[in-house]
Amino acid sequence: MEAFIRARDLSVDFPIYDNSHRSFKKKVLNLTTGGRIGSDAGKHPVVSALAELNFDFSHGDRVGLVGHNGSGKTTLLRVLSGVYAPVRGQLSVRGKIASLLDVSMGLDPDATGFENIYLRGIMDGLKPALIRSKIDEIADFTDLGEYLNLPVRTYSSGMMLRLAFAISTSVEADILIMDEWLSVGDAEFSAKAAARLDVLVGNAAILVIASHNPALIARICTRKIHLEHGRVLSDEPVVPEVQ
Ligand SMILES: Nc1ncnc2c1ncn2[C@@H]1O[C@H](COP(=O)(O)OP(=O)(O)OP(=O)(O)O)[C@@H](O)[C@H]1O
Repeated sequence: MEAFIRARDLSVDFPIYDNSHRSFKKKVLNLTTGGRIGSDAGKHPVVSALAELNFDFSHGDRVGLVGHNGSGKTTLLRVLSGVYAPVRGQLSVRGKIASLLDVSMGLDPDATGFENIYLRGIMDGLKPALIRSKIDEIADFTDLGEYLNLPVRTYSSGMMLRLAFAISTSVEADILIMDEWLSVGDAEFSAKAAARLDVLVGNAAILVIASHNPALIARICTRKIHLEHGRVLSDEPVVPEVQ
């Protein structure tokens, strides 16, 4: 099965229900950041976060999304992850998607580390036997030892991120969605985490990552899409750097 993502005239608007919308529109019209401001049929201001995007991502594509603040990168990643539905246009996806947009989301603070690993597996639709087979690997990776038997609310923020990262990166996915390169933990853990991410990215058929870091895009991407005010400004191959 070849993974793909196909968008046709894909658009996302955010209506803004605000009494002071007239002055609001005037103030934001001249900004260089953000999506374009228009208005809907009821004359409410609407931010056009993504406007009529057309693209095809296919097996092997490593797509870097770049663009100014508010150009639509995160909105596009959320649409691809299924968090937002397009307001107009079509999105077709073939392949299992793993989204690393908010790795801590869904952790239950009152459940132990082990229970959270199990719960996330259930939420991801994995069979209990498969989850059990993954638990040891995930637990080992976190280096949290006995803490995994304690409720997550007793963890430091770094410990919580270790657990969330280890769980979220234990998936097998055809399509990987990321907002910037995930960096978690102290120096030692973050080196381990980078190596784990490299493997995950290497195994994914398609990667879509938004980043403000040109060196990262040059290192891991094969294609760069530049968004501006929710539209595609350019879509070009990334030429590998000569060492
Ligand atoms: N939930 C929301 N409600 C209203 N407007 C939104 C919402 N989310 C995003 N927007 C608007 O949509 C536009 C695109 O935002 P988005 O977060 O996709 O940009 P971005 O390219 O990821 O920016 P950054 O580089 O700052 O992360 C912006 O104008 C933003 O104000």
